[in-house]
Amino acid sequence: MYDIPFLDLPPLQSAAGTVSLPGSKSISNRVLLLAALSEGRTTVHDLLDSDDTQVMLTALRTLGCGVDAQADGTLAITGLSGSLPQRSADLFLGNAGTAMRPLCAALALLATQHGGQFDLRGVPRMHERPIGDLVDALRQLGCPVDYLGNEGYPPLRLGTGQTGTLQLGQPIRVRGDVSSQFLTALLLALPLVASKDVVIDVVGELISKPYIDITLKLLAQFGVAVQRDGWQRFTIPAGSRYRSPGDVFVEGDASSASYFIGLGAIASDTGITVQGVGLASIQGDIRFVEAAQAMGAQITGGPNHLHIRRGAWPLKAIDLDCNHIPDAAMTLAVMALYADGPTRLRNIASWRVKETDRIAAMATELRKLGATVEEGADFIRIEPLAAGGWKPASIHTYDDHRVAMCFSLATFNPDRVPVRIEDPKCVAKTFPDYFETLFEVVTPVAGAVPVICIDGPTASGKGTLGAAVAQALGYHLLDSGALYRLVGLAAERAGLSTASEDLAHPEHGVRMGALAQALQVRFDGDSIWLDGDNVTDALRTEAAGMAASRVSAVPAVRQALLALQHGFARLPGLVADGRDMGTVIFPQAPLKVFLTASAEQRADRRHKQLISKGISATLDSLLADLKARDLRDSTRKDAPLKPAEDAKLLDNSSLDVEQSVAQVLLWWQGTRPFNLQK
Ligand SMILES: Nc1ncnc2c1ncn2[C@@H]1O[C@H](COP(=O)(O)OP(=O)(O)O)[C@@H](O)[C@H]1O
Ligand SMILES: Nc1ccn([C@H]2C[C@H](O)[C@@H](COP(=O)(O)OP(=O)(O)O)O2)c(=O)n1
Repeated sequence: MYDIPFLDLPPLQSAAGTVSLPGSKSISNRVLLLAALSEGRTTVHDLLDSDDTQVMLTALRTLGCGVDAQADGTLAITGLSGSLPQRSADLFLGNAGTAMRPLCAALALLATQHGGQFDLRGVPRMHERPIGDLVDALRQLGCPVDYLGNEGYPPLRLGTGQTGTLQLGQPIRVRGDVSSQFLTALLLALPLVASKDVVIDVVGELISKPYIDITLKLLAQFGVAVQRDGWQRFTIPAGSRYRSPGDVFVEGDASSASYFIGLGAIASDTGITVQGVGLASIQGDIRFVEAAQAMGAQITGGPNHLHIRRGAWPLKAIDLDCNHIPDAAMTLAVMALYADGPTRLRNIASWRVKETDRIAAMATELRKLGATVEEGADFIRIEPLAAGGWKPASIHTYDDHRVAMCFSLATFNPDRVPVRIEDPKCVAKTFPDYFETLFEVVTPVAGAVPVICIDGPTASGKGTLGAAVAQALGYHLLDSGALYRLVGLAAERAGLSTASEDLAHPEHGVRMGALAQALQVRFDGDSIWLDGDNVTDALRTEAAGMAASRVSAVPAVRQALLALQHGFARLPGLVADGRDMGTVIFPQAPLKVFLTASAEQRADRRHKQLISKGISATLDSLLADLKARDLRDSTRKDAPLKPAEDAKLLDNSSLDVEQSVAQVLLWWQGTRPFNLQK
């Protein structure tokens, strides 16, 4: 997951490969609640690990449920079997509608039946998401529910601590035209108290019917067969009881599949395979497949996979009632930019009460890209963007995972402009590794992966600065000096001399080049492995630095390490530190920094650094070594240490690390084309 303020996506050109989807959020949270309410122990396979499932699990633990993570990655839930071991609790449910609504209904009924009191709250946005229709239904049932903030919205207090009588004789009326989650909540909760047949009547046209279908299918799996008359009346039979089915498998998230279906439709001639969800999925959003086909995608699939290829290009514009795929339909709004005419997505009023007002959010952000967009109470109309019309945009994501994910598809624009995704970690709600997964199956436009070069003499702080800048931007890091250090170490191990006079012999240089070419090295986080040995500490000694400086003057060694270094330039970007990053290895880099500090300062820093690691050293010998190294590195014939012509000079003698990092990030922002309007 990218836990950084923004993630810049370079322009992309094509996609191919296979992705595995995380578990469905809707199924995960329903299964967790059903397992918690059941008799017996349920083993849940392929559960989604995300913010929304975490808040549900925390709530269930607080309520006294057994929740045990198993060694095989499954989760064992020991159900409450209709009892209520904890009679009161204050539950924080984040921004998870799939936790707030069903827990509200279940706990209101249990609190009334057993005499309990529960407070439910969430993040500020959760307190703006309506819940009044569900509360009205619960009050009809005789459940005491109080609003602790604004009327009609969480936070809520359920129950009084006293038992009460439930009114189950009359049909319970609930509105179905704002959110289907209210009906789902009642359907999940009422089997707990169905001493007689309990009837639910839906008032208004029920939206998002496929989600009700998921609820009914999962209820059946847990032993409760609800009778359905059309989409207006649902009856929970007297004596219904939740029983664990033992093992439950959570399907991959069909809404998450939409980004990769869109990706295949836009950018894959060979195809994208999506694993974890198939054409017969119980999730309504699987019908996004039909919408994508209508736009021109070629899609085939089996029970547990989909395969998507680009068909029509440009995509075909559509005019679609999206009531059946409210969440996935946001992806269509970005695909519409690549269509052959205006696309209209209708019947999407529910977008306005989701994680954010999604109609307003999509319209605002699509306009930033240059699109002409019309929005209404329950529709959005998007005109395609022609080549020449795309603007580099910084996409605000409104703490809404779907906004962040769907706008990644704007990176295939013909104008080759990058797209900035603000607050990329909001994808943690349903797909924490979304961007990592995307990067595995896309190919950037040639030369588009951004590189920041940091060159300079020893102990100027390149490594420290480079690591901090890479961290801030979510970029990869190349410590090119480590490669030369590795060559020095490998030579020593192979019994090859690294003395300058030996290296000056052409045959010895060739041998050294061959050794560099055959280097068996693995970078694993902060650790570096050579031929299966962890050499991280051995590389950092002064002796290794000196040997590196000597072998680095051999042209065959530099040549051998060229391709290896270029290979580090991977999505989403690279920070490379060394001596010739800006001059030789990445001459096209948009930002090159040449970092210096006085020799005395640098010797002092290195001294402190070594002492802190328990390595003894004297300041005088360090200063002498450092000057010798500076001289050799900057006077050698091949790729000498010197600033690139377009490098920014940064003397950090009187700057601390944070100040240096801030300066480089400021320079970096200056090279980015984003219009930073909100
Ligand atoms: N701007 C700075 N001000 C003070 N100390 C710094 C600064 N940058 C780095 N250092 C310290 O100097 C030492 C050497 O830095 P390092 O990043 O290893 O240098 P290099 O990679 O250029 O050899 C480290 O202990 C680091 O914390
Ligand atoms: N891009 C590079 C990086 C390092 N070298 C050589 C020259 C340096 O003295 C050695 C060791 O580099 P390294 O960056 O690890 O050394 P410091 O951390 O700056 O002390 O390798 C190089 O020639 N080209």
